[in-house]
Amino acid sequence: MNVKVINKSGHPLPKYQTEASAGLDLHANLEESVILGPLERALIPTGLFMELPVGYEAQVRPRSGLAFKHGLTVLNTPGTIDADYRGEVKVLLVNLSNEKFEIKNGERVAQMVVAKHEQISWEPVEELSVTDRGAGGYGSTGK
Ligand SMILES: O=c1ccn([C@H]2C[C@H](O)[C@@H](COP(=O)(O)OP(=O)(O)OP(=O)(O)O)O2)c(=O)[nH]1
Ligand SMILES: [Mg+2]
Repeated sequence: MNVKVINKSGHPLPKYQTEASAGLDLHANLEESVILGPLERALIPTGLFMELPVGYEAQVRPRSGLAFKHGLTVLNTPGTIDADYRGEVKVLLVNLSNEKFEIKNGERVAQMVVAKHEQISWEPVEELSVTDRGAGGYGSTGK
């Protein structure tokens, strides 16, 4: 599937790092490094503007390596990029470690997965169908 894109960053377009990867790694597009102290957050620009086909969204997700090694994650994960969004794709990073982390220009800070989605129409009713689960949740089936 083709996705229209304008790349205003100084970096290559995000790519799949292996043949069957789901996520395209997003590069930070920064004039200077951003330092995130413990529990600090920042909106990191990518320099990308895109036009997803209607019926698709893009999800911005953390990279597990950065999360594991440095406690760096995407605060609103999965971030949602709507098909009608024409602004710059940005990544909302947060440092959940107790050490500062330097985000450098060009670094692959997150990944983006493009996914199909539905739009629903509501059907207001008085009752819902009966199921075994009923209202059980939050551990109702035990460990
Ligand atoms: O991680 C993200 C999340 C969102 N966006 C952009 C694309 C998305 O289409 C738009 C709005 O995102 P969202 O609906 O999550 O934010 P909101 O707080 O509900 O803002 P709005 O009122 O503009 O919808 O912001 C990003 O670039 N990165
Ligand atoms: Mg919104």
